[in-house]
Amino acid sequence: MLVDTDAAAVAESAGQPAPNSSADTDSGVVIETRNLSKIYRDFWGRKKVHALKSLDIEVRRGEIFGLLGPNGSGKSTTIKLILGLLFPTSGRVLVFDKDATETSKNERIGYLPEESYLYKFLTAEETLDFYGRLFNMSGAQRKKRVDELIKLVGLQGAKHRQLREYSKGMTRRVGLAQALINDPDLILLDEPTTGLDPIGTREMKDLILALRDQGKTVLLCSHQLADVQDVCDRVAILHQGELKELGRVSDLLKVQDITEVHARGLSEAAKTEIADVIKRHGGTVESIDNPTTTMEDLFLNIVRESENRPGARRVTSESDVTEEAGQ
Ligand SMILES: Nc1ncnc2c1ncn2[C@@H]1O[C@H](COP(=O)(O)OP(=O)(O)OP(=O)(O)O)[C@@H](O)[C@H]1O
Repeated sequence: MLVDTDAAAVAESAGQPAPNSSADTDSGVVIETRNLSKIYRDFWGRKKVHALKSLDIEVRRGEIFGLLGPNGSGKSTTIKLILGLLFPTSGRVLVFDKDATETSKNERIGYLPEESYLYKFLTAEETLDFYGRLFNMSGAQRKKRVDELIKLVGLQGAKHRQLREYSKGMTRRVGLAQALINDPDLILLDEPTTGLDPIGTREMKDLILALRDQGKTVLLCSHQLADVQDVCDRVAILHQGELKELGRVSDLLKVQDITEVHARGLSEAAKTEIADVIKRHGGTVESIDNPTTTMEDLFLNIVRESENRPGARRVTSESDVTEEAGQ
């Protein structure tokens, strides 16, 4: 998958004006919910579910914002309110300083829903061409944009196959390409990494980060907390329709009373000395150990290595690790 960082060129081919920060709100706030509540009612108008309760959040231009919460906590309801697909019971949603119910603002929004609504009998190329038509793009603009997006999501080899033959991961990629067809300033992604293998997940995350580098604003919902931690600048955590936490990921995850020091090339004697210094200053040594990598990095390194050097790979046995640790 290639990540295209030339936002102006992409915008031009999408038939949109090049991204221009001055076109956004002066405050830099792209989405604002004010005291937002949603009550679903049944056919008789009786109150059924209080899905969202007085939600106040701001999503700022150029950030990746994560909306988290267990099933039924109100994430999809929030996205639908942002898109203007639902009306609030009380409170407001402003998007680009306009009321979310003003549908004209949706021209600047790309949306990847949790479930794919793509036509199974169209190819990837035909699908993207179809969505380009909905945005009134000319034939030449559509051709250029479709080629770019297919390359961007890494589907060049499968662009002539019908979507019914696609794997879950490939369908997710077409979904993302479709969400980007109009070169949107704001991208809403509902479970973007669902169904993707670790390589596809890494590529999706790199793509989301590249969108931010282009100055786009991304709001994503996900239950994949490791992915959220990797890409999001700020998160809001909902529970039963209420905002329970809001802040920068780096701040929220910081463990305040533990000090971390990373050093390379220390001898055993030096480590003992450091432990002594910590004790002398009244601290407690929790651990002096080698840091671990992530399962994602381990997996990706092994797959890349085996792509570069096909054939049998010597498996690191548990006894090797024990030996190295001197046990
Ligand atoms: N159309 C509807 N009519 C009635 N209740 C609804 C409707 N849509 C959602 N709800 C209820 O509103 C609450 C919030 O649902 P919502 O889909 O926003 O949650 P979510 O956080 O997106 O969940 P998930 O993680 O499962 O996608 C749930 O209790 C759900 O049952």
